[in-house]
Amino acid sequence: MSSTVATEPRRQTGAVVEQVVRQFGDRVVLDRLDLTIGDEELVILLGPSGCGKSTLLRLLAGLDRPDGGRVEVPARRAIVFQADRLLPWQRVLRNVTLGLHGPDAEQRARDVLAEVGLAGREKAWPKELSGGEAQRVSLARALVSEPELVLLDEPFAALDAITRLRMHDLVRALRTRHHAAMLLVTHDVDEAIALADRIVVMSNGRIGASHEVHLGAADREASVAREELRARLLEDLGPAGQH
Ligand SMILES: Nc1ncnc2c1ncn2[C@@H]1O[C@H](COP(=O)(O)OP(=O)(O)OP(=O)(O)O)[C@@H](O)[C@H]1O
Repeated sequence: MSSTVATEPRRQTGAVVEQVVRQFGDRVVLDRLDLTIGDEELVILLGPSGCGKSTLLRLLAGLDRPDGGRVEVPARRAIVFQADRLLPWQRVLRNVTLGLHGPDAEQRARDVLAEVGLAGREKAWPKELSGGEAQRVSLARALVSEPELVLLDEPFAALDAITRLRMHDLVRALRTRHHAAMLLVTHDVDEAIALADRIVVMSNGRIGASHEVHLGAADREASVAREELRARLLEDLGPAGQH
């Protein structure tokens, strides 16, 4: 007799963007753009300034609507911006619990603050935090609602290099605990290689290139394959990306 194993149904994470058009006046920013983000995949979106990365993220977040095409996203999404956007008149804990419901909301916020390394800072005011700490709070706020898709718009661009590396470690750790798909926008090719399952490069309103990254942790730091991928990404980005 065969036996069956009951498993929890897996929630679908990721997103599908099909033939999406977004224009502002005469300027077509997204021009029939296609992008699929797989279940629990971490996709990095690279592209020169002004190519439409934030526009795409805003569509995925539901903050804006396309003029054409289809955007399919899971119900629970969270977005993290470059600037922390914390409410300055609320303490750290309250910034994370805002919008949460249920008797366990505060405990969940405390747990996720501990995960991002901020246990003990619950009562601090945003102005008392360093840039890195403030972005940790933003990450905690994004993750506390257990989103299926997390959108990150240059979240570490304003941080110094060492803090940025620590944030990369944190994102890697958070990924293994929270089963979400992630789309992270960056200008930084090295950040892309450090974090991505796949790197997509935007040009002329579309996804121009897509590179799966199959490098282990050590090879992401230093290897011939890493340097080859880096060179290809710089080529994909074109002259505007090579600075
Ligand atoms: N609400 C808007 N109204 C008019 N134009 C807009 C609007 N939002 C974006 N744009 C224009 O669309 C283009 C793409 O902007 P977007 O912010 O998406 O680029 P980006 O790739 O994120 O740039 P950066 O890397 O510099 O942040 C720009 O030319 C911008 O001026």
